[in-house]
Amino acid sequence: MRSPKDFFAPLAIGAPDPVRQIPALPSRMIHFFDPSNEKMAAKAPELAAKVDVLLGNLEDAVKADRKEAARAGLVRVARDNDFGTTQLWTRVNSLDSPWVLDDLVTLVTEIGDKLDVIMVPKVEGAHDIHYVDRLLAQLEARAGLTKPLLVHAILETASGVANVEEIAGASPRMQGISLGPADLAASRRMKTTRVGGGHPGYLVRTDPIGGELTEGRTTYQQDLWHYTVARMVDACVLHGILPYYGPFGDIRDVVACEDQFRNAFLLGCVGAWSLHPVQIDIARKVFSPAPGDVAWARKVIAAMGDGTGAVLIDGKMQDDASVKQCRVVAELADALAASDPELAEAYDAATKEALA
Ligand SMILES: CC(=O)SCCNC(=O)CCNC(=O)[C@H](O)C(C)(C)COP(=O)(O)OP(=O)(O)OC[C@H]1O[C@@H](n2cnc3c(N)ncnc32)[C@H](O)[C@@H]1OP(=O)(O)O
Ligand SMILES: CC(=O)C(=O)O
Ligand SMILES: [Mg+2]
Repeated sequence: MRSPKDFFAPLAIGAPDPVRQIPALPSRMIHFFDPSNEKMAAKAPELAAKVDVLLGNLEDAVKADRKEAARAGLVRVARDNDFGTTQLWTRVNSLDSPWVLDDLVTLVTEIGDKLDVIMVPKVEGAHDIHYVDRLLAQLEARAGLTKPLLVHAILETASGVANVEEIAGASPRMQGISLGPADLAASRRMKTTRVGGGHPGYLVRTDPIGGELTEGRTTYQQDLWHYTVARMVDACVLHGILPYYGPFGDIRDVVACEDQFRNAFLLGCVGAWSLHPVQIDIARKVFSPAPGDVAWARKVIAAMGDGTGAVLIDGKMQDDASVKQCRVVAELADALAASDPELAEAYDAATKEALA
């Protein structure tokens, strides 16, 4: 383990100083596109105007014989465009693959000044982050970069989940963690065949009444991902980084996608992945607090003054702990509204009504 005194020292001579705080920039949707697909890559500027994060994916979902084309496509997209406040991320190939070394060397050298975050798949423990951390520092120094690249880990192995706290705290570069339900299911030998979402067989059933075993017993489907998301959120908060739900593979089922995203939002996640344009607005809606909730939060904050003591508002007791929750919602709303005039207007209109 590195000494806390050395934690914020660059890992290579000439590399930029590590960041001391992870910027809480809007990242409600991390939109995946395949840079080897010329049609998709051509849409990058149009997509960038609609999303918080645009991510050029080089790993799974890119065919093995298109890996070089995807890497070169991402370099082209980054060089040919200025995406303004939209962040540009990439997901590189896994650390045991034949492509990852060239991914990192090429991307940092060619477009290191354009990239914000590098997503690393199948992270098993802190040792994987340490490897990437040092290599990035060497490449940044050689490329003369002045801003350090941040690292995002995908939680998609049983070992990664067991080590999630050490992964979250492995480097000052750690920006966040996403749940990777598809690979995680395979790694855990779960008997599912889906990319995220629930399963009708994972349920609880009400007790039998009067000895009747088969009739009148309601079942409730349970969330397969509750434990992992909750654990990931705690690990991220512990280390001051950001948690995300990952992909929802049933593109057609926009209703269940919204539910899965909302579960993650309510548990503390700041965003999710969008795999298809239809999921962009779902993520925007879910990961922006609802105007009614923002209005309520602002009303409680206004009524609570210095935030101590107890008051009754609309029949509900408020004290220090509830005002803290309200501040989380109100601060997120303010941060998102700062770059979204439509959202700002909706929040202000709902607040005016609530305070009238
Ligand atoms: C488990 C994991 O690792 S998840 C992460 C890895 N997976 C991915 O990144 C997948 C990303 N998404 C995709 O590749 C695609 O959405 C697919 C293959 C799932 C479906 O693509 P299609 O069969 O083309 O879907 P569909 O016909 O509905 O597409 C409609 C339009 O949206 C476009 N489109 C689809 N997905 C995307 C995307 N992610 N970004 C930009 N445009 C897209 C299509 O090119 C098509 O454009 P067109 O109307 O100009 O022809
Ligand atoms: C997100 C991802 O890579 C997975 O679910 O496997
Ligand atoms: Mg995966």
